[in-house]
Amino acid sequence: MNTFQYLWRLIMYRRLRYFVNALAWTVIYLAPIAPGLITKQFFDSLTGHSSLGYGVWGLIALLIAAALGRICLIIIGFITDVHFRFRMGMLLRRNLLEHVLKQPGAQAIPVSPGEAISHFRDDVDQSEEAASWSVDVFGLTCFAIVSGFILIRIDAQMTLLVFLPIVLVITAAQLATVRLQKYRAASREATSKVTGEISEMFGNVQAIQVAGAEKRVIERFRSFGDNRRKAMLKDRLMSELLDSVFSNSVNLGTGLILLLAGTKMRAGDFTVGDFALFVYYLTFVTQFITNVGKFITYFKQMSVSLERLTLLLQGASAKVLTMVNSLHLKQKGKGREAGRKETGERGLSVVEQSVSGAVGGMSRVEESESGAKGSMRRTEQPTNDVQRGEAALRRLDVNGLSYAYGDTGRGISDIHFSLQRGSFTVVTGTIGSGKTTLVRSLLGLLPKGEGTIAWNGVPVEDPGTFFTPPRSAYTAQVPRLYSDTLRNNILLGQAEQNDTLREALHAAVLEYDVAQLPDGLDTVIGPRGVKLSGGQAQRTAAARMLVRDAELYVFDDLSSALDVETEQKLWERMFQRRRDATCLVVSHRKTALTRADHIIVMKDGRVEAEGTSEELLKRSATFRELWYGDERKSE
Ligand SMILES: Nc1ncnc2c1ncn2[C@@H]1O[C@H](COP(=O)(O)OP(=O)(O)OP(=O)(O)O)[C@@H](O)[C@H]1O
Repeated sequence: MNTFQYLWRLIMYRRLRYFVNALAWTVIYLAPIAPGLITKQFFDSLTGHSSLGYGVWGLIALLIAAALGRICLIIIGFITDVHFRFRMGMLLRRNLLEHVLKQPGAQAIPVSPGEAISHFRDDVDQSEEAASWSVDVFGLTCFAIVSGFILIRIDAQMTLLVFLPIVLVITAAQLATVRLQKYRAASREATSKVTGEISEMFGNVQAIQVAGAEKRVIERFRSFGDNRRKAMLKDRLMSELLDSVFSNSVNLGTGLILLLAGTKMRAGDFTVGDFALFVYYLTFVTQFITNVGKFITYFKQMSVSLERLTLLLQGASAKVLTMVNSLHLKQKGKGREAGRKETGERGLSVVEQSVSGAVGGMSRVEESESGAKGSMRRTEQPTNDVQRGEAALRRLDVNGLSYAYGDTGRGISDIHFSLQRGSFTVVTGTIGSGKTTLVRSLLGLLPKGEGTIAWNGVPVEDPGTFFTPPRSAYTAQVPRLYSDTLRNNILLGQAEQNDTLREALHAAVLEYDVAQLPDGLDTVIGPRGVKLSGGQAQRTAAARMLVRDAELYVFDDLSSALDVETEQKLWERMFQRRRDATCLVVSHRKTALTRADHIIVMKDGRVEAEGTSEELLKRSATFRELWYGDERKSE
């Protein structure tokens, strides 16, 4: 999709609003024609040349009326413009966010969160700007044609002599906007680097302090800030320079009119009113050229924005950005409060999907393109088929699962295994052997690689949407916690039912910790859960998983921050609660390995050996190393 098509699709999204906006602004830009003509009559009436019989006060009244009329029109124009712009921006942000949330959890955005925020904010604003200015260009062109026609009828030679040099000066200045565009792109880039760095710093305060890297981090931040300052300065200087050329060209034009009009007036071919009309229209003609230039600049910047926004789509078509979608601006039927509540809940279910890396989504309800008419389309209904018993896990088969990271080429290759209902399977192996990649590929948290996955013998086409509660729940190696209460971190928008939360806390061995917290479950745990210990954070993530009943539980190295006794309790309680739970657990700890029905030993992205711990102790050197290594650690 090229920039023009992008602009066109944005306009077409709300074509009626665009048309009304264009109409409003065309009238606004044409409006000065009238005061120009009244001004001419006013000055002509002073010298006795006026053909209208309104008198001076009549003409002043007309001028005031024209000014008031224009003010009203401008207010209407701003209202139509804001409505149109808002919808365009919302559509872009909505579609972008929806696309990001649908991406495999582990690779949802290809840039840092700060940079992604900068794309969401600045590049969408830039796109809005270009679409909005296209309206002005149309209105101003209409004004230029009508005023040009009037002026040429008064004095064609004068019109050409005055306006041609101005057109040339401004066009030359416009060419310089290529440079401005370059500076603007550089300043945008520098700004997104600064935003990205801020989010990285805030996200890693602890790591920075532990490494004593405060000074180095600040220096790095300062260098980004310096780059941004330089880029912004160039951008600003160039913008101001061009603006001054544009505004001074009016003075230049007035001077030219004065020079030429003097001679013509002496000869009686040119009235004072004609002079006033030329000067009056001059400002608007200059504005026309300036604004056309601005639009061209915005259009070029829109290309840069389109490129940057497409980057976030990670290979998907840019058409995703302008896909027709409802913005849910109107609440039907219910009162305003009820509507707000409803939106809030829907918001939470989206958040939940976004962290489906951690817990998976609830049933996903999407409004179809005809959403405006209220038809709803369900894309995922895991609850129903599990409740009907059709999706109760009997057996999960993984065949030839492979995934390679684009940049390093590392990952996993040709993995085969099966999980039986109620089994406890442990994936173990050396550091970097591919354990996390294996579970992420299985759960669709990484883009689809090779191989097949079958749930009760039925192939799973889209693991990302399939492996969600109540089919499967997952705890990542590094739990993602939010600056909210412990309760909200566990429930993530799910309604609190009977004893489920209490049971999940007990199963995750978290009940004692909750009792110690100042506000219990209502304690706010700080950004990324910094107010919790590593073990508490991991058990919170486990409780989050256990509060959603699932057929398959996947734990990625849950036990790394737990002591042996707590881990033991956790497994015991989990099986007390759900005897038939099927578990896939990444671990190198004996507590998990001794409990395992089946162990998969990974090495260099492949399965090196598998079997029970007794078998593997005899057969696998890697396994022995892990086993005795763990023993040494616990001594
Ligand atoms: N996002 C990524 N991009 C590129 N390469 C990656 C990425 N994540 C992991 N890798 C590489 O893939 C290989 C497997 O990594 P993975 O995280 O699956 O190992 P692991 O066995 O879970 O390690 P650990 O025990 O440290 O958690 C490693 O060589 C790692 O360097």
